[in-house]
Amino acid sequence: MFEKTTWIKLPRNVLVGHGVLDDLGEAVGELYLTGRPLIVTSPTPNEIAGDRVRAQFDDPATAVVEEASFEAVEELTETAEAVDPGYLIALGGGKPIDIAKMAADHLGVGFVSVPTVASHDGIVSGRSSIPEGDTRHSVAADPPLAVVADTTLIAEAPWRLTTAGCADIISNYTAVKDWRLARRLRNVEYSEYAGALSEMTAELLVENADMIRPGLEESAWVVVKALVSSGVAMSIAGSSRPASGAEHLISHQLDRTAPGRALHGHQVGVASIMTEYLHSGENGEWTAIRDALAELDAPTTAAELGLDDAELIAALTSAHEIRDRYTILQGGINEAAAIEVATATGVIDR
Ligand SMILES: NC(=O)C1=CN([C@@H]2O[C@H](COP(=O)(O)OP(=O)(O)OC[C@H]3O[C@@H](n4cnc5c(N)ncnc54)[C@H](OP(=O)(O)O)[C@@H]3O)[C@@H](O)[C@H]2O)C=CC1
Ligand SMILES: O=C(CO)COP(=O)(O)O
Ligand SMILES: [Zn+2]
Repeated sequence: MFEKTTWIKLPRNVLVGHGVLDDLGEAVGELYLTGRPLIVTSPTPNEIAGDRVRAQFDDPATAVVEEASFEAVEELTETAEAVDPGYLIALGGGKPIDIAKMAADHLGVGFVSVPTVASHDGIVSGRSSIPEGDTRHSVAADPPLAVVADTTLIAEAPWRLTTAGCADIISNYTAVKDWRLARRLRNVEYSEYAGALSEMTAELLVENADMIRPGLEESAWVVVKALVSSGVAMSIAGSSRPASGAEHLISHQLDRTAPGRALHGHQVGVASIMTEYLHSGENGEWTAIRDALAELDAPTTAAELGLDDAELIAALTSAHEIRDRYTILQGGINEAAAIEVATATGVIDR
């Protein structure tokens, strides 16, 4: 008997483009939400775009968050209980968006994502990634009801945040390889649609890497569309599998052992060069990944991530411990093998 079911949750309105921040009120109006909005933001986006957002709503409330943590989610939930919002509007980067996403889930209200940077695919997905003690939780939550991404604003954001978003997308390539491996060896549920969409998104970005340049609104457009596409792939899969494999385990481990050194996207990009080498050997696609990252001004070495060789090798050899997700690193690789892959790919220089 066939008993399989799937429930794909997607945003209803996705508005990307020139000056669309001023269409936020209209995009939200089409969702037929009731009550006042609580705008969840962080200091810089609040300063850059807070007033433009507030001007479009009746009686908006604002909460400014400083860090992404479970405590911040709890605090926001308490603030929201006092404000009694009909919905949340997350304005900013991954920090306010992740927190609003989780708080909206706790409060049983919807949220709208208004990214001001294109730093990673969490800005459009139905998952929050929150560190806690020795681990990092990838928490399932509903995706945004709408995404409004103003490419004028995003093109003006620091270039390194955009290159991090690009690298996060490029890493989908190895994430899908890990997912397929897990299907073959552990019979893990796999979605052909989600896998193909994620892989195609990464390939398109690699092919167009030479067109993505600082300050260009067209570049912000290409990157945001790719981030939306990656978020949709995760929604179809019902997990972050299409966009998070062994390269993400390495990055999550670095967040624990060498916090604050580099951006999420940059870490997963460098890690992806190495996990592609582990998947396919010296003649695999690792050079294409490395060259695309370099073309985008994204780091390709441990030193460019602000890490010394020992820190990188320690993260490589222990990444498999961080989460129960079958990848090419299952069981762990030993120090000699880690040094070999990092050296062969030029990530460390020995
Ligand atoms: N859900 C998911 O799948 C994922 C979630 N994450 C999470 O996302 C967070 C990291 O994301 P990230 O976007 O880098 O974090 P932030 O939200 O901290 O944004 C990065 C920086 O950009 C600043 N900023 C935001 N918008 C602009 C702008 N338009 N112009 C200039 N500066 C701007 C912020 O300033 P300020 O702080 O002053 O406001 C901050 O310093 C982490 O909490 C991480 O755990 C990471 C990966 C995946
Ligand atoms: O960063 C992500 C996808 O790019 C989310 O992945 P995690 O599920 O590993 O937190
Ligand atoms: Zn990521």
